[in-house]
Amino acid sequence: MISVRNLTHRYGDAVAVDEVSLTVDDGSFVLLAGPNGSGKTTLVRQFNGLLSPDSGTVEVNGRPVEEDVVAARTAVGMVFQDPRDGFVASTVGADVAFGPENLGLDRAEITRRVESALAAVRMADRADDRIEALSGGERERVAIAGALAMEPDHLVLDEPFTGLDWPARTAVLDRLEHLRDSGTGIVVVTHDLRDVSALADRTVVMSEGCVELDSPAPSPARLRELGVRPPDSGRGC
Ligand SMILES: Nc1ncnc2c1ncn2[C@@H]1O[C@H](COP(=O)(O)OP(=O)(O)OP(=O)(O)O)[C@@H](O)[C@H]1O
Repeated sequence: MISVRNLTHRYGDAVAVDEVSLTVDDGSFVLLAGPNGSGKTTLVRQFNGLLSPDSGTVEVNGRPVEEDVVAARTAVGMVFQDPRDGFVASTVGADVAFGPENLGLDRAEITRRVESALAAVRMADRADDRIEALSGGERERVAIAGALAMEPDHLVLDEPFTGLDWPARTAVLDRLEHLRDSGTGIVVVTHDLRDVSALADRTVVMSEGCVELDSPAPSPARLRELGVRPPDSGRGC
């Protein structure tokens, strides 16, 4: 479980996250939405110690993140949009294998994880491709595969679908659903609730650094009020 209590984060004098409390249970799927600048990324970056709160606490599996950042980073996998600088190897397979290798797993387990993660992002036949030759969406898929291969207790994806084509998006959503069903806590930060909301146990909406809504089935009217496009609002063009 990820447990956030009264968390405040400031950049200089500006309050980006304001006294937020939130829990993400094992095996739950939380959508985190809200307008630009509402504090979503600042909040989720605290889940594995990428940012530290000015006040308040974050615990992962009952342990404060600041006590053991390595444990928090193993327990909470994160994928951010536009992962251009996040690659450590020159080929797809080597990059996805890097994390599991650092966990000290045996070769057969590493191979299993890499193959399974690449299949989940529809890149099973691309292990030998050079990352520098991939498109933006393909790089995003490799970043997602890298997080999946770690098999973390929780997975946080910040705008993961922006560059993904429909088959890749569907495949990733299928994997997320399967992971959720097998006990992984999932947080998806998104502006686009359309096909993700069917999987979500809760939708949390932030506004100006605060949690304004936390509901299993938010009404379209309330979502619109908070600046979030409801999932059933049609194509809008
Ligand atoms: N590194 C930074 N330095 C100063 N201010 C920052 C920094 N990062 C974010 N902010 C500010 O903090 C607030 C929250 O930003 P954050 O990125 O968490 O919002 P968000 O909800 O994830 O936005 P978006 O939907 O646009 O990604 C914004 O006002 C933003 O300008």
